[in-house]
Amino acid sequence: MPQTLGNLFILTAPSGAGKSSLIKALLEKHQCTNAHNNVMQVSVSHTTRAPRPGEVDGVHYHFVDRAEFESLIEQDAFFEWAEVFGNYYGTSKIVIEQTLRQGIDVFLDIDWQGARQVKAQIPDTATVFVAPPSKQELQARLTKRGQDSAEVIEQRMAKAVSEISHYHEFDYIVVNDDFAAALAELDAIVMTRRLRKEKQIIRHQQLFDNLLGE
Ligand SMILES: Nc1ncnc2c1ncn2[C@@H]1O[C@H](COP(=O)(O)OP(=O)(O)OP(=O)(O)O)[C@@H](O)[C@H]1O
Ligand SMILES: Nc1nc2c(ncn2[C@@H]2O[C@H](COP(=O)(O)O)[C@@H](O)[C@H]2O)c(=O)[nH]1
Repeated sequence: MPQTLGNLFILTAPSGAGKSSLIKALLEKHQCTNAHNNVMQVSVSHTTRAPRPGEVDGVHYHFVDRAEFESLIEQDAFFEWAEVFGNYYGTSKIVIEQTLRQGIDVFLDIDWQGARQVKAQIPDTATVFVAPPSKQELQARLTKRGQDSAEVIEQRMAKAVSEISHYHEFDYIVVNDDFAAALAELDAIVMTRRLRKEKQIIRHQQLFDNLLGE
């Protein structure tokens, strides 16, 4: 792999635990929300789920119908995909490859099935499981978010235990109780990963120059 490859990070959690809030806050902290400081990006997935109020096509998701999603599966366009809560969700292969090749770190907010598929393809991916402090708090967050019907919230709570049962498959666990503390832990994970690669390149630059030289 070229030395300029970006790092790939996955955040997985039961719905409502706070993974998208954490990724958004991390990008804001590192001022990566504009094109001028593009060292970290969140991947925009495709989904067949209906947009929530305020969600914008191409920003929060690429919203497609089932026929279009299935056609993209046929074309092998997805790096990973899964059916979650009765809808398809998937990560574009070409976008991830191009972004990583530009040296940009990429964050995937995906479920455990997708995390497993990505880890099998890129073992160096840093996978983070975000746990809620309790089931009661998880339900309270989904309700307070106010974007899903009571029926959808019930469905997501029913699936939460199954998602949580995969926690041990992940490299890191962050409990999102106090938001600032969870963000600091995630930041430490990300910075350690970035530093590790940069440090290795710097430390071994002379060796690689020699190995790759005429
Ligand atoms: N530490 C926290 N304390 C209190 N509320 C929080 C905390 N973290 C996130 N929230 C709130 O919980 C709600 C759910 O968060 P968020 O949408 O980020 O979850 P998610 O894991 O990305 O969910 P989904 O998988 O459904 O997209 C939001 O309203 C968010 O503001
Ligand atoms: N395997 C994948 N899972 C994904 C992807 N994009 C989102 N998700 C997961 O789906 C649920 C529900 O998301 P929501 O936006 O409807 O609340 C959540 O766990 C996401 O992490 C994807 O591309 N692949």
